[in-house]
Amino acid sequence: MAGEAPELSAEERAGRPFPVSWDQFHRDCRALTWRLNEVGPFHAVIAITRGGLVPAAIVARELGVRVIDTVCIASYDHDKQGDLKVLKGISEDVMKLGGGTGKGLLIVDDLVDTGKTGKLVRAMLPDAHFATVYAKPKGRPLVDTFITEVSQDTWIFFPWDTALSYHPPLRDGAA
Ligand SMILES: O=P(O)(O)OC[C@H]1O[C@H](OP(=O)(O)OP(=O)(O)O)[C@H](O)[C@@H]1O
Ligand SMILES: O=c1[nH]c(=O)c2nc[nH]c2[nH]1
Ligand SMILES: [Mg+2]
Repeated sequence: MAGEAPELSAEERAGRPFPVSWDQFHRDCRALTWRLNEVGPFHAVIAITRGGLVPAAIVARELGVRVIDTVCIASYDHDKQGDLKVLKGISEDVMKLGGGTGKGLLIVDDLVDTGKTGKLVRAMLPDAHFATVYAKPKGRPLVDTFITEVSQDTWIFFPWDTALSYHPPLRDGAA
């Protein structure tokens, strides 16, 4: 409509795109596990769903941990963050394994951005170790171990959220 601002693409709204392939993600998860192996052993892995499920599976496999729990939190509608909703908490069994405070437990997520999700889970398990594959500066202080830091204006595109598509040549104006 005349006078209205043009609609922005997801990439324009979210700043610089940082696409991650399955191969790259697997390599980064393995690198994360190398670091975690120095910190453990861990009684259980807790994945922050849904994004934490994929790294948690890889990390748990590499560390030989077979007790895996989830804490289910929703906040983003694509790149817009709303109120955080805890849809499922940590199970009683796993809480007991961590002595009620999370000692010896490993929390895994794909990334920290603003840190709001991580802060909420840390409050549930203050003594747990919190690991993410990627970290943006605002959330970084909350994480104990991560692999790659990206700038705050970067949007990470994960392989489970994306698909291969045609990209126009540079000479036709592609970025
Ligand atoms: O540091 P924050 O600003 O809180 O953002 C980080 C969280 O956002 C994403 O999850 P999302 O809420 O999009 O849900 P999903 O994992 O189900 O995709 C991501 O997987 C982290 O859990
Ligand atoms: O796919 C995603 N990429 C991101 O950079 C991000 N930040 C918060 N939530 C996110 N989800
Ligand atoms: Mg998530």
